[in-house]
Amino acid sequence: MLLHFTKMHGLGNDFMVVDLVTQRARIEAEEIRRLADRRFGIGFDQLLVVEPPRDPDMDFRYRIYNADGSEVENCGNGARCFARFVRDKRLTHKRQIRVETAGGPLVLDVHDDEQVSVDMGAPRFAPPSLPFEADEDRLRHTLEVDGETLEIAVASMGNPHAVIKVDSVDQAPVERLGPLVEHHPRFPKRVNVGFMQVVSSHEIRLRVFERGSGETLACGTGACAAVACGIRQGLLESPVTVHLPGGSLTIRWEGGERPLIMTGPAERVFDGRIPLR
Ligand SMILES: N[C@@H](CCC[C@H](N)C(=O)O)C(=O)O
Repeated sequence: MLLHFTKMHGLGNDFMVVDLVTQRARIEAEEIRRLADRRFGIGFDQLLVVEPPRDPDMDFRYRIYNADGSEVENCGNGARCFARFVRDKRLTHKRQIRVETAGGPLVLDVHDDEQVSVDMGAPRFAPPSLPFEADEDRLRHTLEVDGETLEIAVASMGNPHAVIKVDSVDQAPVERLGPLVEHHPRFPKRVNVGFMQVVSSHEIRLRVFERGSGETLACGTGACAAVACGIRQGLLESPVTVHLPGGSLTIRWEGGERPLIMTGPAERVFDGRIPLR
């Protein structure tokens, strides 16, 4: 069969987006890895799938798969592209769209200038919420990696994040430490690893080594996790501009159980059709 898809990106974090409301298909993990390949396939960091909701209070079910074929709980840049996609494809005319994800519900707001804000819910810091093996909830934990002791903060945005504060993201050992922290045995479901440079109380630079996809040009949930950890530690104040290699996001968080609000762009690149095996 020929599968219709749209290639999109949010600040260079790129996606294949598939409508399974009007098409029928089963896309297995091996097929996702083939499609994600940048030489033999379409090439993307995540596959985003639009499905009918299971909960009648929701507009859609939003499913997310990493380039390695694993299904994950949340994707922030993907959420903005999801909102743009369902409107462009006339699956809805709503400007406020409610979606269910494996990590919980999200509310997506499309603005007049086509920027999208996402209510990402409240961050969770308790180690079992990632999960992360630690005796207690702390602002910072130590992690032994390859003979080095790292200081990390942890947060769940539905999906798990470790945040490492660095002096400069340009010199940060993202390629070396990223995979080691991602697969560290204290993170039984693996983890996304953010390297955060604090520029001022309202501005950070961030690089993220994503679980299941490697370093990406931007990570929305990673930006939210870094800002949440920074505010919790008293290093940052809302709103925070997050500069990622692919561009910038604005993150607002008033603390506690209040939700993080992420605002940024969502771009369509092209539409295509590809045979499934
Ligand atoms: N690119 C993302 C996050 C995608 C999922 C992540 N790699 C995971 O495994 O949790 C974003 O923009 O949030």
